[in-house]
Amino acid sequence: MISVQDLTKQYAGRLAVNHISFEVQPGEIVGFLGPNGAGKSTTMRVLSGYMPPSSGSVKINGYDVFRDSLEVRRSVGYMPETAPLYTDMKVKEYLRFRGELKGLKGRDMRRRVGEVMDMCSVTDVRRRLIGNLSKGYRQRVALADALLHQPPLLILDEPTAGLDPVQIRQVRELLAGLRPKHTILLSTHILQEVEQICDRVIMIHHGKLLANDTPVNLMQKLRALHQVQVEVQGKGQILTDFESIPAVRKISEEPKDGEWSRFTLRVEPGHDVRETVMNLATTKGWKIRELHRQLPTLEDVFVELAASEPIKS
Ligand SMILES: Nc1ncnc2c1ncn2[C@@H]1O[C@H](COP(=O)(O)OP(=O)(O)OP(=O)(O)O)[C@@H](O)[C@H]1O
Repeated sequence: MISVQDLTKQYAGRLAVNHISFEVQPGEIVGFLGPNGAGKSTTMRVLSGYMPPSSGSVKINGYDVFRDSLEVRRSVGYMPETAPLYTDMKVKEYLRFRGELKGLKGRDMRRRVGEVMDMCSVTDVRRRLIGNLSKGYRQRVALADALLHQPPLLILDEPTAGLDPVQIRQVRELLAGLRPKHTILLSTHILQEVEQICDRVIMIHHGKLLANDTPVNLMQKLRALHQVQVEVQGKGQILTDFESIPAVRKISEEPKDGEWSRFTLRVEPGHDVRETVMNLATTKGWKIRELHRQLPTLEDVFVELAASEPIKS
């Protein structure tokens, strides 16, 4: 559905997207992650046919974004980060106007406008001026617009930004419900979103591809980076004893809880020190009331990957 080969995009000599390549298969929901300024919006604009690439090739549904831009726009429902909504139009009026631009007519138009308003929960504000709507409603009008012509591919730039938790859940369920008829590429800062609905994660940083994998695989790769939390009571130099465990990379001691000392042990990749800690406690006569392995979140994964990437200005 999406094929990106060696894509670059420069703005006035500044490389915003730096030789990235990836594929998205039909029916996949792919999360596009990266810190602010990573190049997500730029990539999405190029993929939607709204901006030409500086070099490289992008094909959507077999169509080249540059040469076949009309076909690409027909295949793509694009929701930009800041949707250029006409603030002096009413919601339904706006969607009908957008529908006309997308070639909808008559009964089809009425049916589709009604459907997308329902799907995106904006029917109750259909007669209100867009300029008077909250950001959450505007986001959902923009999403309704992207869905209007039933495009096989949706490219959504932060579709849940500005929504409250209930609305976020609604949009997430809406997107999950579009599977498998639609392919979705969505950028987000909410890692939970990725873990819950995405089949795959593409991470970029400084315009470069950092990772392209399933959320589960990424977590597994980085599982090695877990830390162990211990709450222990006992005599002697507990900290020094923990430091003597070869696989322990770093220790932080947290404020004591009464008699109990609390430690977080950062462990060398691939090691699990929980048994060693238990054995140590038995030998030293300590009491342990908590010992658990904390797995990294996707955010940890991102921070770790980004840290290993040399940063160029
Ligand atoms: N129209 C533009 N002209 C010049 N530079 C731009 C333009 N748009 C974006 N940039 C720059 O390109 C880089 C990538 O920006 P982009 O908006 O694609 O990142 P992003 O990952 O979407 O960030 P955010 O999450 O903040 O939206 C940034 O350094 C940004 O300042």
